[in-house]
Amino acid sequence: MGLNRFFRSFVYAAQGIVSAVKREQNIRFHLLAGITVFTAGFFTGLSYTEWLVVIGLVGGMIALELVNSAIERVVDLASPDIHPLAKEAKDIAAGAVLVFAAASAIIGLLIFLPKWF
Ligand SMILES: Nc1ncnc2c1ncn2[C@@H]1O[C@H](COP(=O)(O)OP(=O)(O)OP(=O)(O)O)[C@@H](O)[C@H]1O
Repeated sequence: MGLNRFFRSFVYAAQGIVSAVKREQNIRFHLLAGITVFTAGFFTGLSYTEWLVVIGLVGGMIALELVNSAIERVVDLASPDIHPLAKEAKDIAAGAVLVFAAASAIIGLLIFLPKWF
């Protein structure tokens, strides 16, 4: 892959992120949550390992939301009409986001709560 092509793939990825942030309220929410967690981590004082975990969870959460948005678009394209499989695909993708969000929230509480109380 040439450098030009490599750079272009970055531009396409950035365009994807921008369009998802513009259209998806959930992604904006998770971005705000991520900024809040980073700010809280900065003022609370986290260890190197805790920062690795927090960055991994916030990045993973936003990446998963982006994949979920991509799946929603592909489903809408493939099945503009109501179809049980379209519902299943969207609901499973949303379920994946929920599982990761719940695990992230629990891990976040386990990291932050002992430092606060
Ligand atoms: N083509 C479809 N066929 C059947 N069920 C669908 C279809 N599109 C969405 N649904 C279902 O309708 C419910 C509401 O979905 P949701 O609120 O996410 O709307 P959406 O149209 O999928 O999303 P968005 O508003 O972000 O485009 C979900 O259970 C979803 O799976």
